[in-house]
Amino acid sequence: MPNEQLRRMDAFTFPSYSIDFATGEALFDYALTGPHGEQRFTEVITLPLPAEPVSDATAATLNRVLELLHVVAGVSYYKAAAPHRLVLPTPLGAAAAELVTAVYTKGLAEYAYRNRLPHVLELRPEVPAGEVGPPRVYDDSDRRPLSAVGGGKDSIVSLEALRRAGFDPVPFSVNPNHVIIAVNQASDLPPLAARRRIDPVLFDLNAAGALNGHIPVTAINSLIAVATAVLHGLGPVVMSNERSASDPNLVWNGHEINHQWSKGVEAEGLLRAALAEHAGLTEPYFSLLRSLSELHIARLFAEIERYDDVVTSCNAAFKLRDASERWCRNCPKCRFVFLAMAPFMSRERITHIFGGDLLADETQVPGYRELLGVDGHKPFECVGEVEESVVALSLLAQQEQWRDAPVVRALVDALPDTAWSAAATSDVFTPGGPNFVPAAYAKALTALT
Ligand SMILES: CC(=O)N[C@H]1[C@@H](OP(=O)(O)OP(=O)(O)OC[C@H]2O[C@@H](n3ccc(=O)[nH]c3=O)[C@H](O)[C@@H]2O)O[C@H](CO)[C@@H](O)[C@@H]1O[C@H](C)C(=O)N[C@@H](C)C(=O)N[C@@H](CCC(=O)O)C(=O)O
Ligand SMILES: Nc1ncnc2c1ncn2[C@@H]1O[C@H](COP(=O)(O)OP(=O)(O)OP(=O)(O)O)[C@@H](O)[C@H]1O
Repeated sequence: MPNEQLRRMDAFTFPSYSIDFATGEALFDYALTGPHGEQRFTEVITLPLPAEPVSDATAATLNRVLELLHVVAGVSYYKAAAPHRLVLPTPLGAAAAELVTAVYTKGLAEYAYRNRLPHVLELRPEVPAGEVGPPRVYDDSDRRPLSAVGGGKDSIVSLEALRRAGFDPVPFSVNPNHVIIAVNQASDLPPLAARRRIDPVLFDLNAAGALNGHIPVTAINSLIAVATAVLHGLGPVVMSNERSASDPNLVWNGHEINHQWSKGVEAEGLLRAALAEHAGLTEPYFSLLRSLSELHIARLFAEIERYDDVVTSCNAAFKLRDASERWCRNCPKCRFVFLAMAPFMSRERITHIFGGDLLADETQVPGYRELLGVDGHKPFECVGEVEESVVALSLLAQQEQWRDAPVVRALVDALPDTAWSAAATSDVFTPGGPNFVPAAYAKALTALT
């Protein structure tokens, strides 16, 4: 479909979805429609099937979760044209409608900002009139948790915390690549996996110049995880989203632009409320690491050595095409995670984990200056706050093994005195901020320390 036609699309709709309980395959249909025709898409999500046949009650709860997933996963296709109308397929309650609105506005905020599409930030879905029948109540709170594994340090910390506190977690991933498979193997815990296939038509449209950009992928992965937990009679989905994920990168046209919006605490609360209202789940989903800074999580990670050969936080390793093998060692996330881990482990160990020493490489200095707030704004990546980077640097500057590393020296010289005094009074190692961790799980993190 030519690009001009795509740009004249005026509505995004959700024609149908279905699930085949013999295969676990769910089909989600979408359409961009306009005066000159429509562009259809189908996303395929294959859930792992349990050994036992699926009961009617489970199927009913699962269908409610899939109704939410159908609408949320539409963001990937909506963004090819950004029409002004978002026409939902079925009536929704207030909490579910609020989640959908936020996913398409706040979740697409970086995309709207980069493409200069302010109307996306004001989008309001058209919700068909009608009552939503009450869901069956599914009390999952005391069942085994499903622990989402993304291959990086954060989900490893959660998995180990849950295991050591006796919660018997089930590792779960969407489209596990070789990194995630290796992390699961290192854990020695039998994992579950779901498959997600984005309609290849989207990639053709992208290649032809369709609108494109970042999407709130964690909201999609989270709902796939919840669907899997329901199907397998498991308990809450445990995420590893940290405190700083809630902080925006910048403000544009009066709206906060946050690359990590769907990892933030607002998204967590909206998802929990929508799942309770629409699917009757009493304890569907929470982030165990919510009250911790990235630096604090890095310190906890340093206590765990069994994943050193496999842990990979670099996003380049998770691209759908042309992925890097492990750490690319030249992106904001690699730089930040190296800086955050370095104070808590030997130089030899961290060099082994990353396959190189970033603080010995002076070409990294400009990137580190951004992380430290000396130049530009917080990069559009999953990196911690400027304050966390400054605290990490101040810890390195006090250590013999690091203080003469070329990058450490250059950065120490670049920082103003005020930054050091802020670092000295920082609360980055004090858990804080709102969280949804259930009381029974609150002790899990202490199992690591
Ligand atoms: C791996 C990665 O960082 N990808 C981002 C990158 O996309 P790229 O084209 O370089 O590679 P692919 O990920 O293979 O994507 C190919 C195209 O497919 C589109 N797409 C992908 C997944 C999806 O669910 N829907 C899609 O439409 C994508 O837009 C590409 O056109 O740049 C993109 C544009 O900025 C990003 O959107 C890609 O991000 C992925 C969706 C992704 O999985 N990223 C996570 C590693 C990530 O950024 N996580 C955030 C949390 C964000 C959140 O709110 O959930 C984080 O960790 O901070
Ligand atoms: N493929 C995936 N399947 C399931 N959950 C995922 C997947 N990728 C990421 N997640 C989850 O999404 C959340 C955010 O991912 P993120 O990449 O920030 O975390 P991570 O991989 O655990 O750690 P790091 O921040 O070090 O990369 C985490 O809870 C993570 O477990």
